[in-house]
Amino acid sequence: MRKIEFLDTSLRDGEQTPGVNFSVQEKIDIAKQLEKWGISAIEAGFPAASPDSFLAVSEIAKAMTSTAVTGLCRCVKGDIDKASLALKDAKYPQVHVFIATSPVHMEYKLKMTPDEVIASIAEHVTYARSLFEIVEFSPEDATRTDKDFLLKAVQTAVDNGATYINIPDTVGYTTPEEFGQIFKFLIENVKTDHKIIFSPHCHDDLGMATANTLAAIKNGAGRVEGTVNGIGERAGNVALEEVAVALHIRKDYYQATSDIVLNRTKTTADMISRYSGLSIPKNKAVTGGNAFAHESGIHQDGVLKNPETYEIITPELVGIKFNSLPLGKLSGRHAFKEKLKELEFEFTDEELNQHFANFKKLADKKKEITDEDVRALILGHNSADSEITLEDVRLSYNSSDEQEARVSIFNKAIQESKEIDAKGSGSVEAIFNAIDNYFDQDVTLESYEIDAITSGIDAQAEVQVNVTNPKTGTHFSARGIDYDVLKASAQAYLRANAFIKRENEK
Ligand SMILES: CC(=O)SCCNC(=O)CCNC(=O)[C@H](O)C(C)(C)COP(=O)(O)OP(=O)(O)OC[C@H]1O[C@@H](n2cnc3c(N)ncnc32)[C@H](O)[C@@H]1OP(=O)(O)O
Ligand SMILES: CC(C)C(=O)C(=O)O
Repeated sequence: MRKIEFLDTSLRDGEQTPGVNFSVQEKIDIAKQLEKWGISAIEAGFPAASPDSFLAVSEIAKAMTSTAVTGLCRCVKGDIDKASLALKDAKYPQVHVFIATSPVHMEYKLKMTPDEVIASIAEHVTYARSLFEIVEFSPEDATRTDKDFLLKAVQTAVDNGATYINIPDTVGYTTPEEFGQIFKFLIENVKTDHKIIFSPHCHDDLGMATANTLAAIKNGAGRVEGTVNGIGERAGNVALEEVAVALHIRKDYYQATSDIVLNRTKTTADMISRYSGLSIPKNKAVTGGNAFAHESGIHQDGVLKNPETYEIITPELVGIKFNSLPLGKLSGRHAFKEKLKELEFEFTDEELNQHFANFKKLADKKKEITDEDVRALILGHNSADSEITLEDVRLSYNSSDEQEARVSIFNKAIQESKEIDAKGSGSVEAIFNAIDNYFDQDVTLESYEIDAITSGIDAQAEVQVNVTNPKTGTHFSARGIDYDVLKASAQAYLRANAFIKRENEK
């Protein structure tokens, strides 16, 4: 069996999702979880993109103990210098250099001839290799690149010291058969005197990212690149959890394994969902809420007789446990702590106390606290970036067509609690008006969605808001989770406003 390495780019390509902006602290939390999940290399950002990107890469470089850390660079010496500086404290540093090789990108975007692109690859891979032991090279838009030119570009990178060759399907254009053939062709034809590992980097524009990635593995790729939950530019990147589980379930076919700790998948997916503000679709493969639900009679009958009739993946495989330790309002701190450990959450004593207090409040309202409730409780109340937090929301009904909201907000930096009143034609509008008054900044609300996370009449509510910063045009999504739908709405809108405030202050 071959061992396939996993490179996670949730913090770089994943952050290119419209609306997703991780704070530096959130990125560090995610990187630590990715290390526990078994990721072998983390693309922590694009160090030359901004001071925050640089800071995140350098902090993650310091924090990782067993996982390699890399940063993306154009074929620009300044980008590679920044990466070298940001990664100087990494135990296992790598660098990722890219340039586009397709006719449309070379002519219109780069305004370079094919010969100039080849010269740039030689110059910048050599330069990267003078600063890093391990250099990855990507011919951007490889799948729309002439095959012989692609080979020439890759050969140039290899001749100048690249050890990882990443083949990006930048616009999600390829098909499994075609992509597999590209890997076969390159692996058979690239001449090298050192070991080269090839990897796919797939986007999901035509819904084929997972199939394309697996086709690359079948044809010799030794590493895969992707993101958790498939977040990323446009339709997103390949979802790594789908690749890891497919390799596990179909090892008979792929003859390959990975170091991914599969039963930490759910926790990892939840963390990305929480910090990106993007919920996991119910019908998503591997981690979706319906992934293990059987609705129709014939399926239920089959599963009752033998789960293998309709279940190829068990929930336990990906870390979904069905309440091995039930919690309720009489549960104590020890049981709660044990449950958090079981669900792979780690908190300081102070954070634990806060979550325990929230748990007790929820347990007073809800008969049974399921694992999903605990996850939702943590998702709803824990934000790595909680400088400004919601304390309370109260509503009074002035008349049949006007509501009044009183929202209490706490600012940790200045240790100040403020109450703001506002009116609106509905409860949510009154709450949002109060939050607008607090922040005193322009925000465009693009969408507002409510969902029930847990089941039953006493389910917790999840609210997602998408907003735009009119000053910069940047989109942000944020979520709020609470037993009370109005509090969940207030949390989500407050977090979205806090993002915009942070962006405007930069
Ligand atoms: C497919 C991908 O995911 S690629 C990665 C995408 N990620 C990002 O873009 C990260 C965020 N980007 C940024 O912060 C900025 O674009 C920066 C800091 C990288 C560059 O900013 P600027 O210098 O203002 O340039 P701008 O973004 O306007 O244009 C990009 C320039 O880089 C050039 N370029 C693009 N890719 C490459 C490359 N791989 N190698 C060399 N030059 C490149 C473009 O041709 C353009 O050059 P020009 O200014 O001579 O026309
Ligand atoms: C820079 C490369 C790897 C990329 O992100 C892409 O082409 O999608």
